[in-house]
Amino acid sequence: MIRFAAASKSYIVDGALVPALHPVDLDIEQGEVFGIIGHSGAGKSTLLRLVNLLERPTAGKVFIDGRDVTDAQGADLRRLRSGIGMIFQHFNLLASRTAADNVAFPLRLQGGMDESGIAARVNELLALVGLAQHARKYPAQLSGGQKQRVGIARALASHPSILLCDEATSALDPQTTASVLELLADINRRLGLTIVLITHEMDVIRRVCDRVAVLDAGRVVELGTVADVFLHPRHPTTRRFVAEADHREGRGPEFPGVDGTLYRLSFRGDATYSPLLSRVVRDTGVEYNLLSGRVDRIKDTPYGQLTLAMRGERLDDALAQIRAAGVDIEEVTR
Ligand SMILES: Nc1ncnc2c1ncn2[C@@H]1O[C@H](COP(=O)(O)OP(=O)(O)OP(=O)(O)O)[C@@H](O)[C@H]1O
Repeated sequence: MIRFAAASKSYIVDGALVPALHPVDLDIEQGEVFGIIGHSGAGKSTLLRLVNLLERPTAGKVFIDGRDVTDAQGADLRRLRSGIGMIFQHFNLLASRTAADNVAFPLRLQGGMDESGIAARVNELLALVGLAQHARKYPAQLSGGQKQRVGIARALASHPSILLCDEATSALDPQTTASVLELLADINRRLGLTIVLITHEMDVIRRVCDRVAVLDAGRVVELGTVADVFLHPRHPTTRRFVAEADHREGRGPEFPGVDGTLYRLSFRGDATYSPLLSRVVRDTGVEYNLLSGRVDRIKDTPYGQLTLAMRGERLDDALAQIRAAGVDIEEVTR
């Protein structure tokens, strides 16, 4: 487990201390995929870099598996970092080395393995990320997605228990992003390692994360399971991220001329595909107008969100029946 205990960070700019991260208390559980989302300058990289001590907290502490690592130095620091892999937005590969040599690099650096052991481990890693056929290519001969796969293989070389992802898909097109996120989810399932990723895209969080923290101006302003945060965003910053992911405007919907009260219904899991609405309409005689809708997945769980205008004498009864089926209902103000 990774624990931030009132960990804060200020940088010295023009002789003055400028806070980048206000004290953060946060636990990231072993084996989860944890997302940190925020706008540029929110403090995401700073928080991520506190985990492997690329940045040291100005105050507070960082614990890994119960051990206070805040002041780790020398051999302790090297041991800590060899248990934490990291991948980057621009891959950070060595241009003059093949894919295989890039993956071998940390193993050679760390020492203790002979060349045949290194070659076997490199082959295993390249196969894991789907690049067995590309071992002898140089970075310039690889696509962005392939380069990031090399980055992932290199990050996993020393059997880390934590993988840090610094905007790992921001330089990739949507289809390549999807395949790299699928690979990260697969690695998390197969190897059970903890993944912490930072991003400014809610869609990345929705596809791969279990929990998410929303950072705004150096503070965690919202924290929870992705389903809760995505379906019921509370903080204005979170609402804007979710609205962007839904391809809708950040403001409330305006439906002039539509009669009735507006409700947003959020279905999760099996409820997403049940014919609930038609049954409730038949039973209660309420009428509804479907104004917008979306059915998608949050990681492996299907969800649906519908915005409806509803009216009828037995509206309260209809809403109670919908709630009883496990569907969340929020009234939407116009
Ligand atoms: N080395 C540094 N020296 C001074 N200020 C810094 C340094 N690194 C970061 N900052 C400042 O700290 C704040 C948080 O930066 P950080 O890079 O953590 O944000 P971020 O959310 O990762 O942003 P981005 O998405 O643009 O990378 C910003 O105001 C930034 O200018």
